[in-house]
Amino acid sequence: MNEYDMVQIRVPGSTANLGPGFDSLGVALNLYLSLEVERSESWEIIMESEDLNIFPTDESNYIIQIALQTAELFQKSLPSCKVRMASEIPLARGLGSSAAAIIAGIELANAMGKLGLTEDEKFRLATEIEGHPDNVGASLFGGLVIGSQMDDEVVAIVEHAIELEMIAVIPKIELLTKDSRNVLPAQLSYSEAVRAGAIGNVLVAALLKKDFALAGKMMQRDLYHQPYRRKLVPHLSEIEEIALASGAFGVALSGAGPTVICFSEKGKSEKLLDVFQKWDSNMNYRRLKIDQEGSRVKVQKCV
Ligand SMILES: Nc1ncnc2c1ncn2[C@@H]1O[C@H](COP(=O)(O)OP(=O)(O)OP(=O)(O)O)[C@@H](O)[C@H]1O
Ligand SMILES: N[C@@H](CCO)C(=O)O
Repeated sequence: MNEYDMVQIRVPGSTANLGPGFDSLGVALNLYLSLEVERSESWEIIMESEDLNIFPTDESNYIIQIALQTAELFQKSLPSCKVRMASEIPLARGLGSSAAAIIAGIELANAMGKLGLTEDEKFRLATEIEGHPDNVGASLFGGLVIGSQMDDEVVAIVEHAIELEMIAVIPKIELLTKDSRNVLPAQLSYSEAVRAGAIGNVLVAALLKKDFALAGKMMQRDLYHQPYRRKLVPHLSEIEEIALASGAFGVALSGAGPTVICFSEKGKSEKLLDVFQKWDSNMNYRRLKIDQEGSRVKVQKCV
């Protein structure tokens, strides 16, 4: 009987920015993009989640394109594969679906093309493709990621010792990152940049020291992106008010929006979810935890 390898790839979604950590902070979430990959005569993608049915089922699929480009970059060729794909990450809602897709493509190339990439190589490549390290860092490493990209140097600190709960308030409409980035100013004044940086510094320090009340206060003071994006997400102010009055310590636009993410300490999110469910039945709600594992690849021998 012939034995063959089945590669299972699981990549978490993420929330980026946490307010003032624009393009730098990411937190991995327990919402997953999953792939099962095996060699086949031609590329064939089988979608196992309804949301994914809008995407191509051949090698023009974004994830396969990322995989083929990755293999080419390292002068390797990829065998064609059959890929079963499922996702719990809502698309274009600010929960890192594109970053998870990029990491999945890189992991697919690494496993099927035997590239032997280091975590740093995967991170640098994913950051180059996505344009910023926040979501891809969280999807790759799990936990809280504090990253920076300058020219071709990408660095990150990863913290796995923070446990938080979150309620994601997810509108039914999509907001593409490129549209949400179009409303941002081309420049900030020197004094505003200094203030914005200081607020971000205090946010990171407060999170690492587990001073969550201070972290939440800093989330409200973001000067980088939320003031400009508020007009695209009119629900943000009301959600902030409700969440802060009902036990959340902080509220932020998740990535580029439109999802709003409400942070609470461990064991305190159930009440928050109750309050929201009574508030607006037109939103979707997810009670989430931090994924501490990041992207995971398993090879299974099949007969
Ligand atoms: N599983 C997937 N397969 C193919 N393409 C995908 C997949 N997941 C995401 N994408 C692509 O990424 C796009 C969404 O990316 P976008 O950056 O706008 O939002 P997001 O990543 O969900 O949110 P954010 O970047 O704010 O966290 C989709 O419209 C699609 O083009
Ligand atoms: N930092 C990015 C995350 C979404 O890709 C943004 O806010 O535009």
